[in-house]
Amino acid sequence: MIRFTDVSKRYPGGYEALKGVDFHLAPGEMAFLTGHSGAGKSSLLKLIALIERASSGQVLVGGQNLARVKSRHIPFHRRRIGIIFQDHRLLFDRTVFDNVALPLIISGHARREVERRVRAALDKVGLLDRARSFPVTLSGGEQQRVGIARAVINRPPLVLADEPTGNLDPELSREIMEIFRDFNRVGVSVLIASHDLDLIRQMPHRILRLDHGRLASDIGVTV
Ligand SMILES: Nc1ncnc2c1ncn2[C@@H]1O[C@H](COP(=O)(O)OP(=O)(O)OP(=O)(O)O)[C@@H](O)[C@H]1O
Repeated sequence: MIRFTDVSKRYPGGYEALKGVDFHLAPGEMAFLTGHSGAGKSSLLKLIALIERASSGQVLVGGQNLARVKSRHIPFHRRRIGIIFQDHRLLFDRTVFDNVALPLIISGHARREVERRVRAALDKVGLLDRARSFPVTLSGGEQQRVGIARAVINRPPLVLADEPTGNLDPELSREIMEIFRDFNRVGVSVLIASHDLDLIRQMPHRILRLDHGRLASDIGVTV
């Protein structure tokens, strides 16, 4: 699903955020990406989503060499990826339903299909009864779940999450991780950047650790 071959990322100004990174995430695999602040976790996810481009090396996503994706085709690339940020980026002047529906409306789905899929996605994250609420009336954990529902509404084969539990207490963090595991159980590939080692060590998934831009360790499935 994702293959990095000797990938480096140097930002304008010269800072090298990723250095010679090699790894492969198989279709249907779930893994965590960890490392100290500034280790390069977000940079790695940004390369996969084509928010940034690699300076050297090769990034393949779903068999496609991202160096060959033209700028005007980036939106199509992103539609195949569900991206979840720590600060969920919800629209606060729209209801929960409308926030989740947005990607479907943009891609031109019929109203009835939108209704059906939004309800299913909200049910999946346990928020069906909050569909008509505005995000400001929800807790941080609930807002994050709305962000997850929105990210997966297009049924992407790959989900990327950047510190999805950053502001949440341990109990809520575990609940969020369980939602990702549920997606993974139905075949979605999942890559989650997180510095919460206590939490991710409890999960039976591979852990990739970055250290100053290098892949320092890659610990496989333990269960
Ligand atoms: N657009 C940019 N321009 C220049 N340098 C950048 C840019 N984005 C990130 N960096 C630098 O690259 C390094 C890696 O940043 P990155 O955000 O990938 O790390 P991270 O592991 O996600 O950190 P954190 O856990 O703090 O979010 C940092 O030193 C950062 O300052």
